[in-house]
Amino acid sequence: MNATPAPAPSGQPLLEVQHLAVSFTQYERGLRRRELTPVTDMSVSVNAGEVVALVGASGAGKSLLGQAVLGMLPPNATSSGVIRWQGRELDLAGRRALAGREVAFLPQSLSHLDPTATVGAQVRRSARLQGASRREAKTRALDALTSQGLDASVLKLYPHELSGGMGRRVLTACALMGSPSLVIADEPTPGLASESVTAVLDRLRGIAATGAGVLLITHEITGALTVADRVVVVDRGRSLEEAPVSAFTGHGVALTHPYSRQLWMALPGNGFQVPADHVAHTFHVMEHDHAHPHTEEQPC
Ligand SMILES: Nc1ncnc2c1ncn2[C@@H]1O[C@H](COP(=O)(O)OP(=O)(O)OP(=O)(O)O)[C@@H](O)[C@H]1O
Ligand code: NI
Repeated sequence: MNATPAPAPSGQPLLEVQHLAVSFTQYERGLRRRELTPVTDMSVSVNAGEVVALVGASGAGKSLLGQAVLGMLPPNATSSGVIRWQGRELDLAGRRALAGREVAFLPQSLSHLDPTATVGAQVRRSARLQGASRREAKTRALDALTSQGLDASVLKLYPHELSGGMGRRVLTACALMGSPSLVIADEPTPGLASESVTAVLDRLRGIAATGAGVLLITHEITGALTVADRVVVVDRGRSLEEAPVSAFTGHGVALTHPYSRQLWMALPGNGFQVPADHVAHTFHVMEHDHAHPHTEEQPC
């Protein structure tokens, strides 16, 4: 199942994130300034041809990492650390230029759909970002929707007219059209039936098999282990350990960080050995919305 990663053409990882930190400035009543730093030190790299899973509890800062890579952090956020694409360090403009072109982003939240534009307009916009002509964009939009099991009738619908499942399919259609070098999939399987989860994960594995890199952001460690080559465990804003999938076996003795072992042993198949500390209350599923600014320059 875990294909040997093909080396990147340049011999460099496709994506390298080193020591990322993300802070927010908030103003409380009386205009008191408060600084929050939910991401303090996260590092991850993805090579061509491999699936890397970024796993950790809700609120650990996984989505913020994905957003930072694509220059999509909220306006009140500041970040530090180094983000390299094929060995080249990227500034904010460089990160934004990746989105929807070389890097496909499958966002966690349906709020990434533009509420003011029809599905057709949004999927065509994604196709245009990838260089399709106006005419080609029409065909490619319909093809992408069809590949997600949707038909031409959704083209005229607005996001509020879609069910949750349809919305996810539209996001997937936008993200996975074209042939991106890297796919960042942020919780692509929430609330899906198990056969649909398998289909989505198989699709990501298939994308890696074509030579692209995949960063799978998830708290579903069991699913991640079925498709990933490597797993990066994060907790409260830090990456703690990078381990091959083979380390997640038995009692997890091959895992070096106690938290990774706790995550592994807390899975149902491993007897729910939930330790007394924070895993029990932090490792839960939480639906939330990530606010997201829409611009003409960004896909769905
Ligand atoms: N716009 C924001 N303003 C202030 N704090 C924020 C903002 N967005 C995120 N945060 C903080 O950053 C933390 C990490 O958020 P993030 O969405 O990256 O977590 P996550 O690991 O993706 O969690 P989940 O599994 O629930 O999606 C949140 O708990 C929240 O406290
Ligand atoms: Ni998230």
